[in-house]
Amino acid sequence: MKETEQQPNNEEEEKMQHLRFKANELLLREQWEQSIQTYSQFISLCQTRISNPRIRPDPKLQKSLCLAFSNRAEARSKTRDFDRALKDCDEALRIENTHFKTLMCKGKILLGLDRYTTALNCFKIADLGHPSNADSETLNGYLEKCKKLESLSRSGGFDFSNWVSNGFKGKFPELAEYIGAVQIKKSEISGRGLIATKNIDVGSVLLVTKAIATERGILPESKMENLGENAQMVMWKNFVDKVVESTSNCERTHFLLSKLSVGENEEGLEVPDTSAFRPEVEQDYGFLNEKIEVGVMLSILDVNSLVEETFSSKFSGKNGDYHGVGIWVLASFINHSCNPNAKRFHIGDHVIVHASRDIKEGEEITMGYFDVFSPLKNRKEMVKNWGFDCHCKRCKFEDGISVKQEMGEIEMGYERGVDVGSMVYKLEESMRRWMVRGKMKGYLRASFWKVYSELFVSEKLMMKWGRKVPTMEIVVESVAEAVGGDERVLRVVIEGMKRNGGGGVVEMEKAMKLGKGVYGKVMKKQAMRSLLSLTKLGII
Ligand SMILES: C[S@@+](CC[C@H](N)C(=O)[O-])C[C@H]1O[C@@H](n2cnc3c(N)ncnc32)[C@H](O)[C@@H]1O
Repeated sequence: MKETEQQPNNEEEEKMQHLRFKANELLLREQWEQSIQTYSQFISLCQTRISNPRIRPDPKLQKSLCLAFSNRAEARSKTRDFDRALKDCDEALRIENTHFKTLMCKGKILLGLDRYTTALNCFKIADLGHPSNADSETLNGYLEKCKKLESLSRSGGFDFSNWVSNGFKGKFPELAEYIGAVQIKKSEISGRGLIATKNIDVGSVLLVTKAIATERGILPESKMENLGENAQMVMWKNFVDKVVESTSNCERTHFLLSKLSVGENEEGLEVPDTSAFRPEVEQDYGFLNEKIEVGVMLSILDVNSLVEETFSSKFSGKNGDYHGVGIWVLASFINHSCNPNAKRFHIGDHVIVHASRDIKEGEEITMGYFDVFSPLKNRKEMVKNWGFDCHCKRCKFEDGISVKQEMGEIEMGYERGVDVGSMVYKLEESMRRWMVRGKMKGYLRASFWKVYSELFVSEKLMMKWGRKVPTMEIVVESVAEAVGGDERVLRVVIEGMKRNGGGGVVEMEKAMKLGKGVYGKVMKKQAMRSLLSLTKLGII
């Protein structure tokens, strides 16, 4: 031994041993926070010892340090502190670059963060040198899952057929984050929006995004002692807490959330690079030290959170009292329009947005933030609740026409519930006189869809008015072209087919196309048929 070399003293040795045992025990008992603290103490002592040039390098100590980083990574991942967990994994791998346990831990964290390619690399390296006692079935499972999700996130080739054909029972279909032919750009409606980068067919998936946070629960309708309101407040508070936790634990989430609108002065907002929303893209978020202020955070959530619609909760077999709220960053760039071209539905924590009608390159992707199958007056009230004035084409057109006397009479009739046949007739006649053409007809028919649908499903009324008004097929086509697919329109079509003994091939093809607009073309024909029959039965 060199003269200058020191021997570690026994007291220090014992302290380190003790910390290591204690940390391991806490980890086994799933006391994550305490085990993180204890590993940190052990790591700090280890590092001091290793960095002391007067102590002989000890390979055993290096091994213990590697394991401590690895275990602390595991504990941190359990507390959802993914950034720091990944840093710990990297520290461990710096000491031993094929450390199996660390590679597995890192791979699982990356997979959870939807970084499939990097996760796959970890599992591949783990596979190369896995110890003989390792659980190779689990490892193979992860390898397969990463490969599948990576391919889905590249191709967008989602297929929910089996799940749909099984009546939405069993495990949710596997979903990967996906960005289709869309890009964030300046919007003509307001601020930034998502714009189509090529022509898109009805039903094509535009994006699949996992929520930053969601909160779900039962919200009773009861007005008694404000039960419903209180439950709503509790749900919102839990949701906000979850978002705050996610943003403080993850620099990326914090960065992405900070790009969202607070609903004011949108014209001056920066247009972020769409690729920043791809989980795989690595960025340096170090410069972003400033925390989002609480007030700003609340406004961001107010403006951008989405409520899971009833259709999705039925998908999950839940009843009408069941509600969910969440925030999906990329979907937050989609502006509202009363003539939307996209629809969303939720599966688990993912939102899937698809084209509800054909979309042209350069067209803005829009969704209905609320029910757009209602007259201008009702939509204006709903948009007021959202805190903005709607700048969409349909509102501009209907605003212009609302001054006509007949329009006022039709609206009054709608509110009073007068004979639906005469209302449809009056509207169609007025449109003819005003020379309303193309999509504009679809806009007005969608506004008064309720009366059109009542007329089309009533055999008695159709006997009286059938010859004086356009056919159901003509109306449906114009509505779907103008406002996109909708379950209610589909239901009327299916009712019609049922009355005609099931409809022919052409009718079925048309219903399938409408179905694609409503549910997306992520299903094989057979699964779409089962969906149509569930729609027919009013189950969804
Ligand atoms: C979820 S954000 C949509 C993206 C937003 N335009 C941006 O730049 O981040 C919702 C906000 O966009 C604006 N917005 C959305 N649809 C609109 C519309 N049809 N007319 C006017 N403003 C709209 C409103 O300010 C609304 O609060």
